[in-house]
Amino acid sequence: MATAGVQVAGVTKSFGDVEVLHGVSMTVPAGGTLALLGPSGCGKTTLLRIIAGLEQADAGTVTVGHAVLTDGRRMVPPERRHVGMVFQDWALFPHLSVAANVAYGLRRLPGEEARRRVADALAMVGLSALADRAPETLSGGQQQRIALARAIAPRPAVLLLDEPFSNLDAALRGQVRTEVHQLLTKLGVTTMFVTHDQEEAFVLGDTVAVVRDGAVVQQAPPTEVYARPADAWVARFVGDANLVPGHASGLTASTALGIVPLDAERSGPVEVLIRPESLALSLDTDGSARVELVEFYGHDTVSLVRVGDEVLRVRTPGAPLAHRDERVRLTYSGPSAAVAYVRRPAAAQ
Ligand SMILES: Nc1ncnc2c1ncn2[C@@H]1O[C@H](COP(=O)(O)OP(=O)(O)OP(=O)(O)O)[C@@H](O)[C@H]1O
Repeated sequence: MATAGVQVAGVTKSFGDVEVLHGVSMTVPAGGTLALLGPSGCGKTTLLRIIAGLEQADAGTVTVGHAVLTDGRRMVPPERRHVGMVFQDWALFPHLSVAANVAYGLRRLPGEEARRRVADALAMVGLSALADRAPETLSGGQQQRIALARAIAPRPAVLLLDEPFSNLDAALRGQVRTEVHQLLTKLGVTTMFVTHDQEEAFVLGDTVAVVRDGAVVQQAPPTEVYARPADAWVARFVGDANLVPGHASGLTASTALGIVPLDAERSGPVEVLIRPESLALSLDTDGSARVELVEFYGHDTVSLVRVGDEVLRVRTPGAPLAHRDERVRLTYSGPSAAVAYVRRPAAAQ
């Protein structure tokens, strides 16, 4: 089947008395890759399982292409959805060979066609030479590729991946992520994947849906989520964020760093989002800021710098520009206008 877009509209789901999804809506265009990003327990896996047909929604609809898979009345069974799923633990059958695992979803096809599909899927993930092996004799990265091959062999309209890299150790993750990225690009199949890792969401997703407590708080391309997070919580969740208190008046805010330009008119107390790489640091014996801690990462350095009552994270390329206790000058260095969030009195937060 040709790949197709996915539309989720107003999906709610409770387990017992607890509502874990509160009217979730999102759209993935045909061929797009959407990352469902959120902290543990926010309902990401439940949503994926509803799309796969493994869980019934209480309300709302799931549409793939023109086919309504779930609504108030009907629920198309998983095997008739044209949806491929890769589970968090890969769920491979240990007693079956690699090829037999991949053939599992093709039982209704004639033998010759099924064999051809298995060969195609294994070639696609680069495992043709290992077709007769048992999965447990292969590495974690290879096992993940078997699970992917099994999901793509029936040529699904949509691919769903649940925390695709969580079973791999840190050393393998980056490499396997790049391999999967290349594969998804080659396949061009609509993909939705669940992750709690911001980096994973940004690298693989052409759109990111940030989920918090069973609701989508923002759906946008990664660059937009990073530059213009919907609120201060999202700002912190998707990267290092300084939320600098200030007082806004129109298109500027006065802060401990001086006047910062704002991207929208505000008035009164605000928190101005300033990413660590948006601050410039220079040695200045008369500077009002002081370095409290230096962390050197090789490609860049993060310094904790005290300015008045605030301690800000500052990221500068390469080796440290200043050492602990040195006085420095800190200036806002862009983007041309910063995002600011209205600061509510503590009691209202
Ligand atoms: N079958 C179930 N019965 C009861 N509660 C459930 C069931 N499945 C999930 N939950 C609860 O629903 C909430 C959302 O779980 P879900 O697995 O969807 O979250 P998640 O964002 O994918 O988290 P994680 O990354 O930890 O898997 C959690 O509080 C979880 O305990």
